[in-house]
Amino acid sequence: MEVVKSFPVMEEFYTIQGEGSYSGRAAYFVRLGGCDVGCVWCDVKESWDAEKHPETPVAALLEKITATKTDFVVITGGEPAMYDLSYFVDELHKLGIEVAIETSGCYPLKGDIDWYCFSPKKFKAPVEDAYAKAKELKVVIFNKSDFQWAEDHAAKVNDACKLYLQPEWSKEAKMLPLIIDYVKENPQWRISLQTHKYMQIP
Ligand SMILES: C[S@@+](CC[C@H](N)C(=O)[O-])C[C@H]1O[C@@H](n2cnc3c(N)ncnc32)[C@H](O)[C@@H]1O
Ligand SMILES: Nc1nc2[nH]cc(C(=O)O)c2c(=O)[nH]1
Ligand code: SF4
Ligand SMILES: [Mg+2]
Repeated sequence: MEVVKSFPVMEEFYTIQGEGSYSGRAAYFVRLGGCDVGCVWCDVKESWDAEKHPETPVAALLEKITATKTDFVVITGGEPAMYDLSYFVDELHKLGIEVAIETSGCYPLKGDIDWYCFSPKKFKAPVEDAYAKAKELKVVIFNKSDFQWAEDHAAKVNDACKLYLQPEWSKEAKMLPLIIDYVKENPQWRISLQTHKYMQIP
C-alpha cells in the first residue's frame, strides 16, 4: 500500500483548542485542504478546493511542530478524513504527541488517531465507522430542528462518546439561549462554544 507522506495544507498554527472536550488546551492545528460536504454555514470555505493549497511533506510539518512545546496536534480541514493519515499520525506518536481529528465522519478514518471529534452534517451522510470511533459528538445548532437531528445521531454513537451542542457562530444570539434550556432539560449534553473566536486567536 502506498504510504502517504504529504498533504495539501491550507494553514498550520499553534493555538488553544477552542471547542469541545479539549477546549482550553494548547494545540498545534494542521488544516488540510479539500472538502466536498458543502455546509452552507462553514466558517472555512477557503479550505474546500484542495488544489488551492500547497502539497506539504509530513517532514516539513513535523519540523514546525517540534519547534513548539506542543504535546497535542489537531488535524482539521477541510475534511481531513479524505486522506490517509496513518504515516503522519505514527510519526507524531513516535514523538510522544497526542493526535486529535476534527471530522464530519463522511470518510472512513485511516490512521491511529487518539481523539475523534465527530461533527455530522445534514449536507452529506456520515459513514458507519464514525459512530463507532467517535470520542465526542459535536453537533452544530443552526436552527430548532437541529436538536432532534442531534438526538438521532446521539442514539447511534458508542456509549462512551461525549455529547456536545455547539451554536452556529452567526446564529449564536438566537440559538444559545435555546441550547442552554435544552442542556438543562437534557443534561447528558454539554455546550461547546467556539472560544477561540471570543479570544480572537486562530
Ligand atoms: C471547519 S470544520 C473542519 C473539520 C470537518 N470538516 C468538520 O466539519 O468536522 C471544524 C469544526 O468547525 C465546526 N464549524 C464549522 N463552521 C461553523 C460555524 N459557522 N459555527 C460553528 N461551528 C462551525 C464544524 O462543525 C467542525 O466541528
Ligand atoms: N482555536 C481553534 N480551535 C478549533 N477547534 C476546532 C477548529 C477547527 O476549525 O477545526 C478550531 C480552530 O480553527 N481554532
Ligand atoms: S464538513 Fe467541515 S470543512 Fe467541510 S464544509 Fe462542513 S464544516 Fe466546512
Ligand atoms: Mg475553526
